[in-house]
Amino acid sequence: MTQIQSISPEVPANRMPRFIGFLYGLVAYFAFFGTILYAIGFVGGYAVPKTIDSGQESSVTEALAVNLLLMSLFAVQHSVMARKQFKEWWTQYVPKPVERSTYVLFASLCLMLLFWQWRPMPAIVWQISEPDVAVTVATLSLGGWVIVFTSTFLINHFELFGLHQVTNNLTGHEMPPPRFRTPLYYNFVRHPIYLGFIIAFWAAPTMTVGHLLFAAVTTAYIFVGIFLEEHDLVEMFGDEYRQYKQRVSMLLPWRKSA
Ligand SMILES: C[S@@+](CC[C@H](N)C(=O)[O-])C[C@H]1O[C@@H](n2cnc3c(N)ncnc32)[C@H](O)[C@@H]1O
Repeated sequence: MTQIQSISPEVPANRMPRFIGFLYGLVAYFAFFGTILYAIGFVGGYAVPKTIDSGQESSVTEALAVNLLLMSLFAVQHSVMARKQFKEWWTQYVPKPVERSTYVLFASLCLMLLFWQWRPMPAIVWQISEPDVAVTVATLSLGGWVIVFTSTFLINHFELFGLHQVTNNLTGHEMPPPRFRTPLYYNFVRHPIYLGFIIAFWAAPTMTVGHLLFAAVTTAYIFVGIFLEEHDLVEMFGDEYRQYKQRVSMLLPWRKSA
């Protein structure tokens, strides 16, 4: 008893908020994991109740307006909340260890809203009638998702989705400084996660107008995201990242871009 009191009077008082932070991080992590799994079915058009080509019918104008709004909401949330200046501002209100989990939770909520409110635009742009080719294209799309998932583990899955931060906080460890990594795919392209998304979204055996809109807007957004992310990466890692940019291409493994 005497021993416990002599360690530090702050420890018991800190334990509960740390544990709550950890639980919050778990909730955010599983919310995101569920959302991204749902996204596979949503985009691919299988296994989930509401896909990119199903749901409430509406006029083309309404569908276009609603869908663009939903994608813009996600884009703004994702870009603004990821910036250093924003993080510095809002960590005055949100505890630092749960900052990433909160970002992840907000991203999931934006995606859930998008899946729920997405208006189908069912006119067909292309349809592959040859069954073998259609299966190959659908498999390619799944391959894109595999690249996305494996890449997150290559650079640090648990840190990207906030679990590392809340676990370290729970156990009283400091977060290590960010490390520049170039494992496996990162030797061929600088942005394998984004490349995986592009493959997953465009490799569609049946491409509807709605799906095409989704693929085109998300691809455009990925380029904006890369621009912002690389600006931060150069700031963080300096010449190491500048040299990496010269050595490794952005998205296409067979063509080196600056
Ligand atoms: C959603 S991930 C996307 C990573 C990468 N753009 C990709 O497509 O694989 C974004 C986070 O990864 C970090 N990041 C990007 N490239 C990295 C690298 N080579 N090493 C370490 N962190 C990296 C960024 O700082 C950012 O926090």
